[in-house]
Amino acid sequence: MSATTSSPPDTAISSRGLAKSYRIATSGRSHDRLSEALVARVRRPFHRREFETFDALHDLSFDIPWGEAVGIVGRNGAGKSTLLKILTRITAPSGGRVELGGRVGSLLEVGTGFHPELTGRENIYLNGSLLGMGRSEIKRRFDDIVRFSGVEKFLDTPVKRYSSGMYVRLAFSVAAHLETEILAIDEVLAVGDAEFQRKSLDKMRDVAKDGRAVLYVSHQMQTVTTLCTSAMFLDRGRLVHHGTVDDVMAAYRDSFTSFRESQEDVRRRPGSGLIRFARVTTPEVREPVDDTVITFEVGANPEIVGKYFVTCHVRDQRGVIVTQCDSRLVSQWFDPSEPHGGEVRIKDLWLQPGLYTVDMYLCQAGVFDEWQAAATFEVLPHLPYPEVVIEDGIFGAVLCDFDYEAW
Ligand SMILES: Nc1ncnc2c1ncn2[C@@H]1O[C@H](COP(=O)(O)OP(=O)(O)OP(=O)(O)O)[C@@H](O)[C@H]1O
Repeated sequence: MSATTSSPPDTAISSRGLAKSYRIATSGRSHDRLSEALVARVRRPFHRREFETFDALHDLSFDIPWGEAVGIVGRNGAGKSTLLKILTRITAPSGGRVELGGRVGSLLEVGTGFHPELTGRENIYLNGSLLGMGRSEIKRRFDDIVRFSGVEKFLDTPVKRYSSGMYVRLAFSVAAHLETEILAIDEVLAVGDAEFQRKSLDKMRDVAKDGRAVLYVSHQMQTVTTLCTSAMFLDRGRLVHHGTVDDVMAAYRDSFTSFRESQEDVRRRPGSGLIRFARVTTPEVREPVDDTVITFEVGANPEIVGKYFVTCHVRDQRGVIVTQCDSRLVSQWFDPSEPHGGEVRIKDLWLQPGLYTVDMYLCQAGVFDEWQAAATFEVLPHLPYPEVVIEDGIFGAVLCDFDYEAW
């Protein structure tokens, strides 16, 4: 049950049966009646809290050779960050064993790795010494770190005053230039600007070419495809696929498709079902600056009294809602006695490259139909970004047009 450093000749990381469980406090068994709660209290007077175990990683076994840049993909909560935290010894595994063929430099979530009260300069030295480097060794790399990060002017400012972009630039630069044998990067890079992202991907590629090993967690399939030489797909804590980038990406895409297909069956969808969506579509592939256009068709039910409204959530791969629209905001209510076809058009919503899902809801006082992942689309990288025009200080206003036509 450990993460140890040894030096297997041709393996950077070797994992066998790796597992991680978290103990989560629950409020205890719930009681429907006050009398039940009182009886339980009398029977177990000193009982305070109950815990349950949650398995974030199950039985992960894999080998990563030197010179590989491995992309780690998976849905929200799949266990990607937990795996990186074990490899960087931020957290200990609860079972199994990992052998590391060298030191691990890392960039995990913003907020880990740097001491907020210390300046940029002090944090560079602190990180180096935590990796067992002497002062002169760190000094030799200092100028490269600072030049790459572009935060020269703020070197003597405590990092707690840095913007998230500055923080990530310096943290990445430290991790990449301290020349550890293994580099573990969580997708915080998405915080940086496009130019810095490109520079960082080039740097990671150089690290792998140099014969070291890179682990890169990302939701952006395109960057994994560009950077990585192999990939792993985690699904609910299990390693379901480890192989070529193309194979893993195909499996990852299929997982979205199978969830989407399961929701096409109306019996699996929440909601009263008094009225349901018949169809929801959106263009499958698009560029960051394109309008988001979702078309839908709704069936009819003359027995419903009163009108209904439509809402729509667009989620990124982490499950975070990046935008939502509600027909009530534009005073649109619909008559259920006849079928409807409509369109939701979201303008000026610039999206990061990646996969997105669209959830659609038909509601009145309650929900008639809740169709999760009713449609999915992929935003392709579009570099260089077009010039941004700022008019009267207003930038990127999100406009939402509900534009309905009867069938
Ligand atoms: N300290 C913790 N205590 C309890 N549960 C935790 C803890 N850290 C993570 N988890 C749970 O473990 C699971 C895996 O989390 P993890 O952050 O590794 O997933 P992830 O694949 O990195 O997700 P995301 O893409 O959202 O970053 C999640 O269900 C999460 O809620």
